[in-house]
Amino acid sequence: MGFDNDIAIRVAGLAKRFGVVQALAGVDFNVRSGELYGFLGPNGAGKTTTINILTGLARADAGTIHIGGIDCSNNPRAAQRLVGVVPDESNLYAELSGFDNLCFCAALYGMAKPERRARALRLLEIFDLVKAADRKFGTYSKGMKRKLTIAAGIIHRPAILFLDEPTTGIDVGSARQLRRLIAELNQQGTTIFLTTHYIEEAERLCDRIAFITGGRIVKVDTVDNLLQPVRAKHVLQISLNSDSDVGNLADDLARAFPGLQFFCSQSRVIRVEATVPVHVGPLVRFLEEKEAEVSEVRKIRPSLEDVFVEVTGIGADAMGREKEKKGGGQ
Ligand SMILES: Nc1ncnc2c1ncn2[C@@H]1O[C@H](COP(=O)(O)OP(=O)(O)OP(=O)(O)O)[C@@H](O)[C@H]1O
Repeated sequence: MGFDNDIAIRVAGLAKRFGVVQALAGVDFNVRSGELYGFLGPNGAGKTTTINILTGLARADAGTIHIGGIDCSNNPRAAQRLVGVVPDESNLYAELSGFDNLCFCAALYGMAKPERRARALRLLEIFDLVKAADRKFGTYSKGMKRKLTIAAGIIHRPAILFLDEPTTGIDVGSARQLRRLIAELNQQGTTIFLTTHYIEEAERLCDRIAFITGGRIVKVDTVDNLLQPVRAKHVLQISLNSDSDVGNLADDLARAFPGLQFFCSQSRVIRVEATVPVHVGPLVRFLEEKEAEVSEVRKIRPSLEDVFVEVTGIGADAMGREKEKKGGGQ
């Protein structure tokens, strides 16, 4: 579905404060019609707050939102009719079956009875939930619950879908299946706004990604453009056998090979970065002269993770750890 100017979501100057916490500190972005747009950021970055405001669940202190060209402050209902929402925690009824939950949601959207049932059955098929159709939602696994919640979010065929952390807290297989379904929905024309803290997920799924941290967007671009600066880099990872002092070794290496950069992000591992191809032999010989035993040297293909860490200063491992504490993980 196309919108005026081909912009599905237009957000300007969005701000929100909770007591002393400035959850959003002036957020601006546009999502194009048909785009799969990702908000990538750590815990507390402001992702859910943004989705809640865009979907009418919370009020902004400042800023303007247009959805499908409709000003949400003038005509929130018309704007909300264009969207489907999949919250990070399901809003479906534990006591109702999967099928009844879908029919109930369809009724809320004003769909006629025969259409509700047909659409619910079709979605149960697409999401591979036919066998569980008559079971109570409360008995579903986490992955099944997430799938049914997404099915409920698209039951009325919205032009724009908001997905808050769609694969957090579910197993690897279900997460992969969901990503495929999300990509298919997008290919069929649904504009998708998705939040995630999984860098790889954003890289695989999104057309454009906004890095959000501390309530601000610090960078936004296509995956290709974001990767441009790191693609030119040559990166090696040198693993050592013994508990050598990698910090000192990295300093020694930096003095001996001034054209290269050395980092030690984990024990026993030295990362080498350069703008030209790196010759491994001299590095290994240098380390062995220092009595450090090299167990492996690997070429690393720089990824979006490197860009994210460089732009935000937030370690990719820290993103995962924070979320796992909350009960997530992939
Ligand atoms: N209802 C609320 N009351 C008080 N503070 C809140 C409330 N909702 C969010 N916050 C705070 O606003 C900031 C942004 O939170 P938000 O939930 O938007 O982050 P997030 O990026 O979605 O993180 P997460 O991945 O944990 O959901 C955080 O500091 C959070 O503690």
